[in-house]
Order: sequence, then structure tokens, then C-alpha cells
Amino acid sequence: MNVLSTNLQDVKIIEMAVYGDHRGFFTESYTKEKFADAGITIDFIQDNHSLSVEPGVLRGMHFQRTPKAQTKIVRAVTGVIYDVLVDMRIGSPTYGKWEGYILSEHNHRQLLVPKGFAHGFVTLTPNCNVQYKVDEYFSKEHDGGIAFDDPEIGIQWPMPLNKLVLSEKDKQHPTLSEFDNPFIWEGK
Ligand SMILES: Cc1cn([C@H]2C[C@H](O)[C@@H](COP(=O)(O)OP(=O)(O)O[C@H]3O[C@@H](C)C(=O)[C@@H](O)[C@H]3O)O2)c(=O)[nH]c1=O
Repeated sequence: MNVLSTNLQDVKIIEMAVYGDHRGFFTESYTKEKFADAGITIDFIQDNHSLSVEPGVLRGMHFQRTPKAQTKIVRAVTGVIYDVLVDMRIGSPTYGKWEGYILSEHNHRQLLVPKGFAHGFVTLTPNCNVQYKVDEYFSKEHDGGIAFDDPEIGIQWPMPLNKLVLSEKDKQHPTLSEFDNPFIWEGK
């Protein structure tokens, strides 16, 4: 198991061993013990799964507000996605910064998304099945989002914005500076 640092404070890429053979492959996508040995001791209590059928589906930029904030571990089981995070934690060295990561059925990478990050992705292929673990139950009252096209953040999406397929909810999020932001970086 490899845990790779990223340019965003506290965000990690996780690579599990993948055993390929003539049938396909086998991988342990999650094991509490190995994750704990690598310093990831999070009590995941819910697994989520979304299917996006066409390229250009954008879901984001989402989070749950405190006290129901969620840590997530995200992976693409089928297809290829460009997954994007924005650090919303006031006081973090990377506050307001974004970074994008390819997660795919080919690279088997998983992304560890700490609390206080806005999370979203755009699909680059048809039929992207995305699964993620979370450590807090869904709470509609705490569901939050910021605009995927917030000009101050300046996310470079790998597709023309007028080609993106969005939910009605995701067309209406405030910008980060308009949002009454509760997230504080707790440091190391
Ligand atoms: C996230 C979630 C949604 N729902 C319901 C609410 C709604 O009726 C329906 C679809 O929800 P959404 O449109 O918010 O689904 P979606 O746009 O896929 O939302 C997800 O986007 C990615 C980027 C994330 O990071 C996730 O945490 C989550 O916010 O599913 C649950 O019942 N439980 C959940 O945990």
C-alpha cells in the first residue's frame, strides 16, 4: 500500500496492491488494518455509489457543513474521472487552492478527502461508477456546495463548461467568498 502526498495540505492518494492475472485482477479496496498502519484511522460508516452515464457529467463542489462534516475516500470503479478538491479550511496553508486528480478503473487510485474540502468530479468516459466511503451519515440539512466555476478559485476543468451536465442544485451554489464558511484548519 502506498500513500502519496499531494499539493493540498492533508490530501492523500492511496494505492493498494493490484494482482492481475489472465482472469482480470484482484485488489483489497479497503482494509481497516492496513489503512491504520498507514496512519489512516477513520471510522467509515457509510458507503456511497453513483453512476454517471455520459462523459461531461459534473457533480460538485460538495461537502457537509459542521457538525456533520465528512471525510471521504473516493475511487472510480469503472470509467475515468477528473476529481477536484478545494481546501476550504481557514488557516490552512493551501486555503482556497484546488487540485485535480485522475481516478480510474485503470490506475485504481483512491483519494482521501479530509473534512473541510469541497469535492467534485467530471466524468471523462461513459458509465463512471464512483464509490466512496464516508465517516458521517448523510444529512440533508448540512448538505452544502460551492460553485464549480467560482472565478476566484479558477478550477481548470478539462472540458468546455457549456458541455457539462449538471444537476439543478449544482448550477446554484454560492462562491467560496459568498459562503458562510465554518471550516477551520486544525493543523498537525
Ligand atoms: C450524498 C447523498 C445523497 N442522497 C440523496 C439526496 C438526493 O435525493 C440524491 C442525489 O443526491 P446528489 O444530487 O447530492 O448526489 P451527488 O451530486 O452525486 O452528490 C455527491 O457528489 C459528490 C461529488 C460528493 O462528494 C458526495 O458527497 C455527494 O455530495 O441522493 C442520499 O440519500 N444520501 C447521500 O449520502
